[in-house]
Amino acid sequence: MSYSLGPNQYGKAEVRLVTVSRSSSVHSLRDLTVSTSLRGSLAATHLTGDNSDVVATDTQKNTVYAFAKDGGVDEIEDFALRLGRHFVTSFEQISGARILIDEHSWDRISDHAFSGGSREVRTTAVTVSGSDHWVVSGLRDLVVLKTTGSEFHGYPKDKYTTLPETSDRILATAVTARWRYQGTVSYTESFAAIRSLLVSTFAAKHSLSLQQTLYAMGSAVLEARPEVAEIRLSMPNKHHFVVDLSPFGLENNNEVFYAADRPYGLIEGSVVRDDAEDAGLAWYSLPEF
Ligand SMILES: O=c1[nH]c(=O)c2[nH]c(=O)[nH]c2[nH]1
Repeated sequence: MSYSLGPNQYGKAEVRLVTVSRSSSVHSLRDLTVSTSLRGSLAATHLTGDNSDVVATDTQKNTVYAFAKDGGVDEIEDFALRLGRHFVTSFEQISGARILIDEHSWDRISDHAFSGGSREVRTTAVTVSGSDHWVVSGLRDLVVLKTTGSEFHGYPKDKYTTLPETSDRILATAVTARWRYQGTVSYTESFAAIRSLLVSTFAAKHSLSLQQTLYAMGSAVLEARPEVAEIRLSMPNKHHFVVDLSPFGLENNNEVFYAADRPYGLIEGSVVRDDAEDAGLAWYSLPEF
C-alpha cells in the first residue's frame, strides 16, 4: 500500500478573548472567539514526531492574548491580519495562516455594566499566504421576520405535495452572510452598511420565494458596496404555519401561527461580481457556504 501525508493544518481553536478598555470612565468591552490555523513545512511532526518546526498551539493562544494587550483590538479584520502576518513572517516553516474571529455583542447598561446582546455574531476569516491576504467577513444569526409581503405559489404538485399555496405568509430567517472584500476597506463602516442593506432589503423586497429575497439581498450589497467582490448567503426558512382553529369553531385569519423549529427549508446562494478580483485562496478552505 502506498500513501503519503496530504494537506494539513493545525492551530488553537476558539480562544476566548475579552478585553476591557479603561482609558476613560466609560469602559468599552470586546468579546471575541479567535481561532488560529497554520500551514507550512510540517511533515516531520506527522511522520516522525520531530517537533522542531511546530509552533505550539499554546504559543499561538498566548500570542492572541499578548497581541490584544500590545496593540489592542480595534477592527477584528486588522487584528486577524496582524496575527496571521506575525506567524507567517516570524517562522520560516510557516507559509500560511488562517485566523477566524467571531465577535459577540454586548449592550451597554451603564458606564461599566453590560447585558448579553442578541445571538447575532459578526465574523471574519483572514487568510495570509506568503505576502498575499484575503479577508472574508460576515455575520451569523441575524434574525429577521416580516408579517406580510411574502408569497409562495406556482411550485409543482405531485402526489406527495400537501403544502397549500399562499399569497400572504410570515417570512422569517436567521441570516448567515459571508462576503469577500477587495481593495482597501474601512471594515467597521462597511460592515454596518452591509448589515443595514441586508436588513432593509429583506424588509422592502416583496417576496415570491426566499430564494428571490436572498438574491435581492446579495444584489443590493454588490450594487452599493464596490469593496465586496462576492457574497454568500445561507438562510433557513423558519416556517410559521397557520394553526387550524376550526375544531374550536374559530376562524384564523393569518393571526395565529405555529413556529416550527425543525425541519426547516435551507436556502443558500451567492451573488458574484462578474469582474471580481480573483478569489485565489479566499474561499478554498471555507465550507461551500
Ligand atoms: O420560499 C420558499 N422557497 C422554497 O423553496 C420553499 N419550499 C417550501 O416548502 N416552502 C418554500 N418557501
